[in-house]
Amino acid sequence: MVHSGKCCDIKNELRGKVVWVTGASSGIGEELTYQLAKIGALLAISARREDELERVKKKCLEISSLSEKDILVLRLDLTDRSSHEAATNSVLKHFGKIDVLVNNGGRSQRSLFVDTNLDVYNAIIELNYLGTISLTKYVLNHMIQRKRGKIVTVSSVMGIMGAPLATGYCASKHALQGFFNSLRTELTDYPEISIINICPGPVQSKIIQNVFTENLAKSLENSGDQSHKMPTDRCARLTLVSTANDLKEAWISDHPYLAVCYLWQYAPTWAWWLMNRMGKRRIQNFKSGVDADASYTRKNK
Ligand SMILES: NC(=O)c1ccc[n+]([C@@H]2O[C@H](COP(=O)([O-])OP(=O)(O)OC[C@H]3O[C@@H](n4cnc5c(N)ncnc54)[C@H](O)[C@@H]3O)[C@@H](O)[C@H]2O)c1
Repeated sequence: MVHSGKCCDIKNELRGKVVWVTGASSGIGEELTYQLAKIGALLAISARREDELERVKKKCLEISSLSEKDILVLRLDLTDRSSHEAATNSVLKHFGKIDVLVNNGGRSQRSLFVDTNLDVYNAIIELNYLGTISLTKYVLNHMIQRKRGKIVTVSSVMGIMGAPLATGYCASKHALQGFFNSLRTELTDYPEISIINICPGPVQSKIIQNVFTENLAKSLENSGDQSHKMPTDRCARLTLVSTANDLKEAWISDHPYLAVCYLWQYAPTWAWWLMNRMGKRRIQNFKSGVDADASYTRKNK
């Protein structure tokens, strides 16, 4: 984590703030929404399925002291870029401001490049990269007018390292890293606007059920057991700590992925050597029907 200065309490920092979370209907975004509700943030929650968002809202109202008007359900398709300005205006009309945008919605990939149709690469970039920066553009205009705000983007350790079965996903997350690290340098006149990149390793969520495969029409037959991954609530909690403290980049991961991140950053030759071994295993795991990251040591049954 890159940080200087004193540590802020997430409740003090985020209570009463207007936070817009994309991809709030499942996984990390859903859990972030619950934790934000509990600390008293005002919420705009977005994804494509309104009924799922209503379910999330209902639970927020049960577990927090927020009231009906404190949570705005806003259907949003990140790939429908022509709708992003109106969506931003809807949040502003409801709450009058946006303090924090959490760019969380996205999809991963499980397929080898040699097998994968180029349409899949187009779709991944449209969603994870262009959809994210499109929404950011409208929200940032508002933050620049106010001279304050936080843009939190859920990137990935795959935005730092490379891995087999995820060439398009890694490319989209590297694109986000490059984009937001550059955007930050364009905002030096706005010291109260923070650009925060969150890089989780494997986390329990619906990401594997929802992955892109080698063609757009095909979904993954068997997502495998996900219990070895970081619990969703831990990832969400550390994301909020990073947000409250304006960390420029946070790696939120268990080993061995965290160790690989460090190697990739500081000793890439070793990282490439290690990834050649882990990567082979990743492909074997995937082909044998267990989660690609199920284990890099044990033999598959
Ligand atoms: N779970 C992991 O292991 C992991 C690791 C690193 C990064 N991430 C990132 O975390 C973020 C959240 O993923 P998750 O793990 O919670 O997966 P998930 O599949 O459980 O949730 C993804 C969310 O994105 C939404 N979404 C998908 N396509 C959308 C679209 N076109 N428009 C609007 N919303 C859309 C889904 O509806 C859902 O709410 C993603 O950006 C993902 O890349 C996840």
